[in-house]
This record gives sequence, C-alpha cells and structure tokens, in this order.
Amino acid sequence: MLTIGKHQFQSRLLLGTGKYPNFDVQKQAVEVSDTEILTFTVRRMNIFEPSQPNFLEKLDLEKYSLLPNTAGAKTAQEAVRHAKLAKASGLCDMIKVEVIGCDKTLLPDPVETLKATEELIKEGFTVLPYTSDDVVLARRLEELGAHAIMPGASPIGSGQGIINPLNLSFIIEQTSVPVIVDAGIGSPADAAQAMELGADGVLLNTAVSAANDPVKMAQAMKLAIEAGRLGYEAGRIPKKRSATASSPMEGLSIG
Ligand SMILES: CC(=O)[C@@H](O)[C@H](O)COP(=O)(O)O
Repeated sequence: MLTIGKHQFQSRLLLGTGKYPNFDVQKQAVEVSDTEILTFTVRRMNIFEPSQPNFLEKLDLEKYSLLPNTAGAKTAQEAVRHAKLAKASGLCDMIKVEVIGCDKTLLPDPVETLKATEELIKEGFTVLPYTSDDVVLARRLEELGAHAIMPGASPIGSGQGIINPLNLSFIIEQTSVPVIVDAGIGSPADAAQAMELGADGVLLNTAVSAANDPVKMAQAMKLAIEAGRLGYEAGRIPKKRSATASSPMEGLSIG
C-alpha cells in the first residue's frame, strides 16, 4: 500500500500522460499499467474547458487519481498559481511541484521548489515536490511537511536511469514520507533498481510513451516495479568477494 497524505494506493507506479503516439495507445498503456495515479501538466489543462481538445479524453477519469503538475513554472509564484488553478477545478488536492531552474537540464530550482512547497502546504494541498537527488534538500522538504519526496533518477526525458544510487539510498533511509523516484527512468531495470533500493514508488512518462511499443512497455514497468518491491521486501543477499557453493557438499554419502 502506498500512502500519500490521506490518499492510499495499491499501485506504486505513477504514470505521465504526455507524448503518446495517439490517445488510443495512451488509453491502452494506462490500462495495462494498472496505475492509479496519472500526472498531467496544469498548463495543458484543456480538460476543464469543454470547447478545447482534451488530451485525456479517452481515459475514464473516474478510475484514477489525478496528480496535476506545475511543469513550465519557473518561480514559486507561478507554481502556486498553477496549483490553485488545478484545485479550483475540484479534481484532487494533490499537486506535484515542479519548478524548473535550468532549461538545458530541466533540473529543479531548489529555492523556488522550497518556497512553493511551503506555500502550498499552508494552503492545504497534498504536496509532492519534484527535486534533484540532493540529500539535504530532500530533508528540508520533508521538514516543511511535504507529503512525498520525488527525487529525479536523472534529467527528465533522458532515460539515463539512476545516476546516483548512493544519494537516492541516503534519501530513502532518512525519509519518513514516501519517496517516489521521478524522471529519467529509461527501462524496466531502472524502475526495478529504484524499488530494490527501497523507493516507495516510481513516476515515469517518456520510457513508456516513447517506447516502440508503449503498451508492452507499460506492462513491463508495472511488473518491474512489483518485482523490485518484492525483492526489496525479501531482502537481497550480501555481495561476497569469493564463491560459496550453491549445493553444500558436507554429509553426502557418495564420495
Ligand atoms: C510527466 C512528468 O511529470 C515528468 O516531468 C516526469 O518527471 C517524468 O519524467 P520522464 O519522462 O523522464 O519519465
């Protein structure tokens, strides 16, 4: 069970809704992923304007919790405005704070992310800030009252996987709210690695929407996240420098 503030979910996969080849593929991918949380950019929120094309039109929105994100915001003030716009639509009180500080890397602006997180918590939102894999910043966000911490694996859309597993594991160890690895996941192996490190969930978009077969990849990600979680719960064996026979020879009757 994944608990974010007052919300509870069975699935640990959070899925983005952008960049699919078409809305039918998007619908099928979302369905096979078994995700319960869909994220979308508030600035593309035509879903609240019936006269405009709706980029979630094929999805049965009753079945999902919507996690609006503030992508495109470059200041805390803009992010707060986007969040309020989303809440005014009455869909969900959750908000993914995404304040980009660098156009080349799309890495988050730590100062503006902190400010926006603080403000939105005061306003009563369930706040999930997207952050870099900075251990101290993650702690500061939790101290402010963030309901989940979302460190990036690597730059958004890069598909590079987890660049700094050490930092990620420090964040996971020190954090009491859910840690959801967000951005840069490229393959099911990356998603499983995040879960094996002890992450509570994974948010991804490009790895599925831009795959050759997004529907198959959505299913692969679902299975990888489940497998990674099971592996984490089971507890992996320690790595050793030397071999140990898998079939012990002691006490055998045949010499
Ligand atoms: C959809 C969304 O919120 C992205 O900003 C997110 O960070 C996913 O990144 P990837 O596309 O790298 O999975």
